[in-house]
Amino acid sequence: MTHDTDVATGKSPVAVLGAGSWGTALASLAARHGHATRLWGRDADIAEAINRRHENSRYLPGHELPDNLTATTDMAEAVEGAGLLLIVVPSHAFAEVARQLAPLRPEGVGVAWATKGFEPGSGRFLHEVAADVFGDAVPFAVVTGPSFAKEVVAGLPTALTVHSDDAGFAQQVADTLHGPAFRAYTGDDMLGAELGGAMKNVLAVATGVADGMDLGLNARAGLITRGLNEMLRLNHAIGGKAETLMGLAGLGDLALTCTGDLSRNRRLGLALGRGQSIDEAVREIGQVVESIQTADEVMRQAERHGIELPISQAVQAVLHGDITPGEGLALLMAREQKPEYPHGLFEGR
Ligand SMILES: NC(=O)C1=CN([C@@H]2O[C@H](COP(=O)(O)OP(=O)(O)OC[C@H]3O[C@@H](n4cnc5c(N)ncnc54)[C@H](OP(=O)(O)O)[C@@H]3O)[C@@H](O)[C@H]2O)C=CC1
Ligand SMILES: O=C(CO)COP(=O)(O)O
Repeated sequence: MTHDTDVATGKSPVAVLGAGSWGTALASLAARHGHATRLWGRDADIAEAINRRHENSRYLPGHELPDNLTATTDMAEAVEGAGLLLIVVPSHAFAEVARQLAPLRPEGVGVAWATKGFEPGSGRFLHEVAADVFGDAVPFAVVTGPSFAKEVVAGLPTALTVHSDDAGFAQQVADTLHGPAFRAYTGDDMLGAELGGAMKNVLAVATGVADGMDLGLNARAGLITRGLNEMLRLNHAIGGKAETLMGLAGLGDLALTCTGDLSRNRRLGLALGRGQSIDEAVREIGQVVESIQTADEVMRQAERHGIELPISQAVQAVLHGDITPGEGLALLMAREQKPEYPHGLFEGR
């Protein structure tokens, strides 16, 4: 390996690619755990604010960042000597940033990402995009689970999970993030982990819409449970493990995002349910709202596997303006009556 190790701490530097709210929060976590951490972003003003004032004033205002976290707009500088590379840009920028990173990657160093979603347009899973860009021999890992950036940067207790085909690399990533206020678990199901992180964003829009329409707490709990069912069905079809979706990467993140008002996907749903336009809602949120593209890619996957996902489909139609939230509700309520599990818990259409 060609990465550096700090003689005093024995810890290697970490490079985080993506200086939005989640990239900054994860970089701050690694830095707090003793890793000299370099954050790459494309905005020079943000990099300067982090270096001079230890604050990402655009994405996480009011939170003081550690001194050993520095920022740069030069990706080569961020990556040089790093022992871990962590991509944290929105899914639409994942392939572009991975392609920029590939020629700069120090030899033998693995690539992890905390992006949630698919490659827009192709619907490819991000581990497929990564294998295409970096080659099959590079260790990959996905970092996912219920984790609002604002709570992590504030040091509030959080648990998430790191999935990889390479157990040693999953452990390295988990060790970097694990600390007094942060539990990092490991697993070996990248497929299920990526699916859970992507689908929960779409389902959070559904509960947001229902809450925005004041449909009550029964409706919210029904949507979360039947939403989990949609995740399990598609996961079974694509070959992910059911336990992944019953854990932090699935149920955990679904519960957080469907109920927590810090969620941007839930806030989009709330706005739509109250009659706001999608453009207005996205402008007010002012950050990435992954469900807008993910809904199409989830439905593309569902069609490919012949799986029915009524809630996700209704969200997609509302996001496209094909139906109103009220029409979406009417469609879901008018579906035929049937057994809760016609084909068992983890199967069926
Ligand atoms: N925020 C959270 O709590 C969590 C987020 N995530 C996931 O992390 C990912 C990133 O989200 P998050 O940080 O919250 O998003 P934000 O909206 O907070 O920030 C997005 C960041 O991505 C940068 N970016 C956008 N396009 C490009 C590009 N083409 N090249 C380089 N940088 C780009 C933006 O740069 P610029 O400012 O220049 O536009 C900005 O720094 C998403 O997939 C999200 O689902 C996962 C768990 C928690
Ligand atoms: O993924 C998240 C929490 O785990 C963040 O959710 P939002 O993107 O909806 O804000």
